[in-house]
Amino acid sequence: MSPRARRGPGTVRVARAEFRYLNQEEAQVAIAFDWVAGADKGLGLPRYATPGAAGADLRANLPDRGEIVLAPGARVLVPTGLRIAIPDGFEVQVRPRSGLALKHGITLPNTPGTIDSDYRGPLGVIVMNAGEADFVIAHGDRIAQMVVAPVVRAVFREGPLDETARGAGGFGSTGRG
Ligand SMILES: O=c1ccn([C@H]2C[C@H](O)[C@@H](COP(=O)(O)OP(=O)(O)OP(=O)(O)O)O2)c(=O)[nH]1
Repeated sequence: MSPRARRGPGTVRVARAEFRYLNQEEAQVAIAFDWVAGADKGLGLPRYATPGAAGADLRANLPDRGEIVLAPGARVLVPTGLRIAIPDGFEVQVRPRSGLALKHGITLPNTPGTIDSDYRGPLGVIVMNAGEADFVIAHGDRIAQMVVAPVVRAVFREGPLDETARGAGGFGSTGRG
């Protein structure tokens, strides 16, 4: 049955991905979280800040409930206190927050960080200070955002490459402007 033909709540498999249908209009991917031992559960699960937000904010969940002072140029793995189970056929991308990037030069050196659907370890965020001043990450701060995305897996083969008009042209071959 196609997703559109479905009327009530339930689940349907589309290719390799399982969607949970809450109603006819709204399809959502169900993602399970669990807490790392000792994590502060009071910080809650990631949340979408607005109805149209693509990313849900991830918070620093620091074992000592303290803070991290990140010097200019330094980077650190910030724990979120979360473990995650992403359905087969999806990934989670961990991305910087634009406000922190603009105001403080805070970025993620591996952006977008890739969370694999079969990963069950602690979810961490690699935060880098590309600004000029120390940056303080306090327990509970929203340090990054996670975006759920579908994954297309390919079959790789060795074989002849088809011809194209572009051919080997690249790296600015079409000029500027
Ligand atoms: O920002 C990130 C990036 C990755 N991971 C976790 C989830 C991911 O599934 C796993 C492996 O990530 P990746 O494949 O990018 O790392 P790798 O350096 O290739 O290591 P591995 O050999 O373990 O795959 O690490 C995070 O918690 N945060």
